[in-house]
Amino acid sequence: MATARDKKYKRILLKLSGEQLMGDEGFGIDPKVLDKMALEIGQLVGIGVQVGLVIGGGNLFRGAALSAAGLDRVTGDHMGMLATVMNALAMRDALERSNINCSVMSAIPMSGVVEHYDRRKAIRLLESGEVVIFSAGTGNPFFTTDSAACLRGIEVEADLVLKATKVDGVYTADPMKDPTAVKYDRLSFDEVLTKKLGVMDLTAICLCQEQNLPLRVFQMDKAGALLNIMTGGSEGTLVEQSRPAE
Ligand SMILES: Nc1ncnc2c1ncn2[C@@H]1O[C@H](COP(=O)(O)OP(=O)(O)O)[C@@H](O)[C@H]1O
Ligand SMILES: O=c1ccn([C@@H]2O[C@H](COP(=O)(O)OP(=O)(O)O)[C@@H](O)[C@H]2O)c(=O)[nH]1
Repeated sequence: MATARDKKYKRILLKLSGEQLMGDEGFGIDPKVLDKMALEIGQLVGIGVQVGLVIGGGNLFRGAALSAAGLDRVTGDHMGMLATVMNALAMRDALERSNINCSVMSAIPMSGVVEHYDRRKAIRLLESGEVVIFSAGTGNPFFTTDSAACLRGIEVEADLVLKATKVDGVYTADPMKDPTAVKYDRLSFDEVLTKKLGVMDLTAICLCQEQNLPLRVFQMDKAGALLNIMTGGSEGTLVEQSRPAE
């Protein structure tokens, strides 16, 4: 069993997509999925890893999709950001039911519901062992929660950003569309940008590159994958400043 001595990272920022919360349903939140995630996150807390969380809102609303359906884009993005707050509340509930201390902060002030994002307070909470969920993305339209995850990861001085996704890493092409796509174990930020590998938006990649914050893309569905990464396992794909010679 992994112990605190085995952990390779002190503080991480984990990005979960909203779609992951809906399980097999087409929309909304599946409490069973939340409980499974809480269990995985609890394992990290158990070995003393400080966990910041950013959750997307794609299971409820996405600004671009609302805009394509005729809504004003900025209004749609505001709805998308509010959706991330709902997901954050549901995740806090699941974590607390598993006896994991958790706070939710929002980039958009929402007095009486969640506290406003405060970087110094977030760091203090992380240091005390609480999971901190950063909701409402960056607080600005035209951004994504992938960018919010990298931004908050940089701000709270995380050692690693983890993007949990449906596929088990970064491939030469979208593996959902191209069955011949080949998975990378490691990549440099430059390679992701020049090859336009679409697993994460480019703003997010640029932020991590500029601030030299490594990023790992992995499959959340795989039980134990998160804990394995924390103890040095090579799940998914690691993206960092330069790829060592193979
Ligand atoms: N080169 C690539 N490598 C891996 N995944 C890719 C790539 N290009 C596109 N994708 C797609 O990007 C998706 C991840 O992006 P995102 O929209 O954030 O989805 P998710 O909801 O899984 O987080 C993957 O599920 C995959 O289908
Ligand atoms: O900083 C941000 C983060 C998110 N969003 C909006 O919130 C939606 C949900 O976030 P995202 O699409 O990143 O969620 P995910 O795909 O990870 O579930 C986005 O589509 C945007 O409309 C935004 O406007 N600014």
